[in-house]
Amino acid sequence: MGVEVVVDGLSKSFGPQTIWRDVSLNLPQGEISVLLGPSGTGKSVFLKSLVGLLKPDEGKVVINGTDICTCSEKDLYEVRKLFGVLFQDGALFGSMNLYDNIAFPLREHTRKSESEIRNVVLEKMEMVGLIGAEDKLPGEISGGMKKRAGLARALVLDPEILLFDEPDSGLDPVRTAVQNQLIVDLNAQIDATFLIVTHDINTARTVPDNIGMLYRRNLVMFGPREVLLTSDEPVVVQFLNGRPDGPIGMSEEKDTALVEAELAKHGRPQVPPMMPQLEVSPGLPDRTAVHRRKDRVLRQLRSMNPSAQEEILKSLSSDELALYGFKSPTTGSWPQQQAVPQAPPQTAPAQAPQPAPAQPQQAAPAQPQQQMRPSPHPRQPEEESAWPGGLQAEEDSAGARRRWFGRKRGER
Ligand SMILES: Nc1ncnc2c1ncn2[C@@H]1O[C@H](COP(=O)(O)OP(=O)(O)OP(=O)(O)O)[C@@H](O)[C@H]1O
Repeated sequence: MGVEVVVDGLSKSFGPQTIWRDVSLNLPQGEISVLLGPSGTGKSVFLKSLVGLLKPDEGKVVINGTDICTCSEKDLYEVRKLFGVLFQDGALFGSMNLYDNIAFPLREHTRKSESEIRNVVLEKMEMVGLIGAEDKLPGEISGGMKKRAGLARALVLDPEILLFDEPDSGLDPVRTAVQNQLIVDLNAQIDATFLIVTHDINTARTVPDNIGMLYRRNLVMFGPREVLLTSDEPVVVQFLNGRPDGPIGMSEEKDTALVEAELAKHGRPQVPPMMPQLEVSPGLPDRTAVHRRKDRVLRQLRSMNPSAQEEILKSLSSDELALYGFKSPTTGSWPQQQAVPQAPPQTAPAQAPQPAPAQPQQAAPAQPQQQMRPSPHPRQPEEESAWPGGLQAEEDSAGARRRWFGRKRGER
């Protein structure tokens, strides 16, 4: 199962150029998160910082209890083994065929025999739909195949965290859609924590469980897809809808007078309806992260905007609504006061409509503290296990805002 990545107060500059500052977010274990942002906002720098290829100036990146920003080289080497990275062009060795490219990390970093290596390589090539292309050289295949070969290579060491740097760059819309389905299917199969940097709006709307956005050297938001996709924050609406009018201009930040003139002419842009998230292909296992996420998101429901709450509640079956303490909808409308469950579902494991998530009593104590950003008022584990109402009901609004929208400058 994937591991959680906790990013706390991360800042990075190159000389006088601040790339981003005070970035805090948690990548929940096994979930798919997407990082968006205009060109040059430092998304690739962020990925490299997560894997320890770049050293941030301040802050922590904690993985399995190790802060990779301050740990020893030896510990960093161990933590890096948890990562698989898919670079934009697949980063394949041009002189090696696909089989040898994919086998490379196994030959370098393990003591597996050639027959064991063969089994792993063929298994991963099958997962990404490349069986039969073992002997091809990178120069003989399409960009999409190169990316899939890079993905197979990223998978051979069974990563618990998989980073994708613009996996859809240079792909046509159909291949992008096929690749998105592959990403969701892979997540179901390996249950690793995924972070995808992308510019593709369709990918952002349909693939992730969580979305974050970098803009003007800050993380403007990070949270469940429902929060970002229903947000009326101007930069988020503009970016997620690919609109020319809004605060983002050719050089990232537009002249304020121009933004105001656009607003006067077009009005505030409408937030379009949410697109459904891609489901796993038939015949594959369910994504267990979806079940874990349900518990996590429902605990935090109250800190979200009403539209996001509505979308989350709409995604629950009537069995789940009952299980989590909500009334079943009869009219299709969702009174907000129902958005707070009244009591923990004591009998959850036995009555769960789906296997993995429906164990709030078990799931909540597992890592509740780690799912949250550090709070000035940390709670004790025993308090947090009192799912579902207590956690959020007690949370101060500043804590809730920090969790979804990042910290304000200077705020700790
Ligand atoms: N090693 C480095 N040394 C100095 N500056 C760097 C280095 N790496 C990146 N930068 C600068 O950091 C900024 C952010 O770059 P980055 O590639 O992370 O942006 P991005 O958001 O991924 O952009 P895009 O969406 O266009 O790929 C750029 O101005 C870039 O020139």
